[in-house]
Amino acid sequence: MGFQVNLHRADRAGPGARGAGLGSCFTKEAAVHTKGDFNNQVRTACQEQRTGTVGFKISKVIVVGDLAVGKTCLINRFCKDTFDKNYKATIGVDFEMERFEVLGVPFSLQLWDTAGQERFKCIASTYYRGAQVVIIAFDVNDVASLGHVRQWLEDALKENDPTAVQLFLVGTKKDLSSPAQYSRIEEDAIKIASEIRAEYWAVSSLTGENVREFFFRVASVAFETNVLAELEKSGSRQIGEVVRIGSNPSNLYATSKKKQSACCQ
Ligand SMILES: Nc1nc2c(ncn2[C@@H]2O[C@H](COP(=O)(O)OP(=O)(O)OP(=O)(O)O)[C@@H](O)[C@H]2O)c(=O)[nH]1
Repeated sequence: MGFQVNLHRADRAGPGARGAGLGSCFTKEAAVHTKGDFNNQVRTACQEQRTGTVGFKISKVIVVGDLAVGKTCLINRFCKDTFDKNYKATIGVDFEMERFEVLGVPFSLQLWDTAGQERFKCIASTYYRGAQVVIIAFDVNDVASLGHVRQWLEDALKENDPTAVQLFLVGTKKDLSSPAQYSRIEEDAIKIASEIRAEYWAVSSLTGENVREFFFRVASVAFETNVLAELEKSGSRQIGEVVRIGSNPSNLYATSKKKQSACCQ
């Protein structure tokens, strides 16, 4: 699809603002990042090694949504490249750590898989706090799960600063949907994403469609936001310069390598 690879996903280490303008990126095509479009300040800061503590921090990402919508499978497809067709409810939470290298800077995401089942929700919700990114998953074949998105959002934001959280709405199990069925639910999903100012993605953990691209996007958005925050803190932002985080999705750039052997610089 022609995106350049400059963000590496490092080997896994173990088991493991809402952006000011986010919300306008609803299609996969619109979300593809190219190196040249990456925020200039961020690129320069990376080149000049002025990214402060970003390289040492771990960004927390929580994945929430109804039971059995495919949260665990989504994380496992990305982190382990596996897919289990048998359903095993998540009890409480689980997490995976993913290390990346973005424009030469190390960057880590901690991906928290949370329970969708009501009886385990109270345990899971105690782990929502401190999330930089909230991913709300719904099943594109289950309209009720899309209907519950706002409730999941509310629950996640109770524990976090709503102005600082980056939000993604992810439709899962796309492989089970016919194009006609999918386009019907997509329309509603895009509308909801727009209202809650989330980026919308549709994926299949069975086939792997869009899974990698999606997490690269998450990594790039989180990374860019952190570098900009670091620059702001250190006062290196030029006075009067307008910086829009993610309002133009093509300004963001992230790619990665799945495995060390697939490295392409
Ligand atoms: N066909 C298909 N099935 C999927 C996909 N993703 C998940 N599933 C199936 O859906 C069921 C539930 O998946 P999980 O990932 O365990 O769901 P979950 O959201 O983590 O569930 P809880 O832990 O209870 O919240 C399993 O049987 C999976 O095999 C997908 O992309 N395509």
